[in-house]
Amino acid sequence: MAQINFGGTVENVVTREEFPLETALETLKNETIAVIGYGVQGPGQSLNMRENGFNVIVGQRKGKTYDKAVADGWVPGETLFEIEEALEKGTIICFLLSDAAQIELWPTVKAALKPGKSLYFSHGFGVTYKEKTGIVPPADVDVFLVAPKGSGTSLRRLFVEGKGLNSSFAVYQDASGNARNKCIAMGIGVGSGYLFETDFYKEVTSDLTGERGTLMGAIQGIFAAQYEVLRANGHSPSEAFNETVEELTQSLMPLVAENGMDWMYANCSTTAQRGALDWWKPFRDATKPVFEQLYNSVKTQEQAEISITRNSQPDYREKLEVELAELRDSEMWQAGAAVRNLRPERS
Ligand SMILES: NC(=O)C1=CN([C@@H]2O[C@H](COP(=O)(O)OP(=O)(O)OC[C@H]3O[C@@H](n4cnc5c(N)ncnc54)[C@H](O)[C@@H]3O)[C@@H](O)[C@H]2O)C=CC1
Ligand SMILES: CC(=O)[C@](C)(O)C(=O)O
Ligand SMILES: [Mg+2]
Ligand SMILES: [Mg+2]
Repeated sequence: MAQINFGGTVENVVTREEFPLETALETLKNETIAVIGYGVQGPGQSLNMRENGFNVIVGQRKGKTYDKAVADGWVPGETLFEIEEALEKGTIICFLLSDAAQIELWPTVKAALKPGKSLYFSHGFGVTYKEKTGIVPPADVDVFLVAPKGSGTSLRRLFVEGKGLNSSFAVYQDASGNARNKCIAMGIGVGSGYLFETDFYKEVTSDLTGERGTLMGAIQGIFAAQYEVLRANGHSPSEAFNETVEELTQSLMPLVAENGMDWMYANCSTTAQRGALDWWKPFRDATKPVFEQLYNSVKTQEQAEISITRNSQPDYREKLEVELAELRDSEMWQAGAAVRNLRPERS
């Protein structure tokens, strides 16, 4: 395992150089990998593994998503099955239903987990919150996770482009004595660029914080706040949207991704640099208490509780659609749709 210095802290990282695809294929050559669920992670992981040469099948209940799997080349009765049949055939069970749905299906999955099989997650949720989920794996199976740090859509896109999203990995239970190798092999198989080590608790805690925070929740909140102030002061929607979102996603974030924040700053005007250097700390100080509140709410399992109860409601999908429509129909994101349509590559 490579020892990499991350800003002063040395951590274990697995790269594709030290654990090449051939090693991964050799490690899992006798396994049938059953991907249960074909939502967002299911397609990304199963298609990447299939193209990497692994023995993969998909288990998905009938309906629109099953049809999508057929359209993606999974063959009913050969590589695509009802969930129960895939659970029967699989030796590594990839539990890729939504975290709330995993609770409902757990008794079925548990019944199929014969000694020697492996249980694979892409989140520490089910096992960490076992008092709430009831997910307690039998002692004679390996249990591990590979959590791609990004949407399954990006996992797939980057793989197709010959790149790789990075993932964390963790072993929860090593019954076979080989769980760690299997876990890393899966991580390479699903198309990870590299893998960094964690445990189930840390994975779920950081993940829930990140998606509620800077990755999704906080970013929308900050966008909305700035957009509203610009609009209240007479700026047009196009100006407000461009100065709040479009410039960030199209111009500045790609520079941050390429070479860091300081480099992005260095490529902006001295006027911008002066202002950004003066203002980042007040923004940090204003939002830090909210992040502390958020982390605490994750730590006390309040966020897990909310997620389970809300996601388990029968009308959850309809309610979700209403909330997403509220974002979509807001002036800011309507302006965004118009701005996106004006991008030269779209016209
Ligand atoms: N969405 C993402 O890109 C990411 C997800 N993860 C984790 O990966 C796992 C899978 O998440 P997603 O791909 O987002 O799930 P999803 O919500 O997109 O997929 C759900 C799948 O489960 C099926 N399903 C839902 N309820 C069911 C039920 N009661 N019985 C049988 N099937 C049912 C659906 O048909 C669908 O195929 C979760 O643990 C999640 O936290 C991790 C990283 C990113
Ligand atoms: C894409 C990802 O990693 C998230 C945001 O944590 C998730 O979809 O749960
Ligand atoms: Mg995540
Ligand atoms: Mg997440």
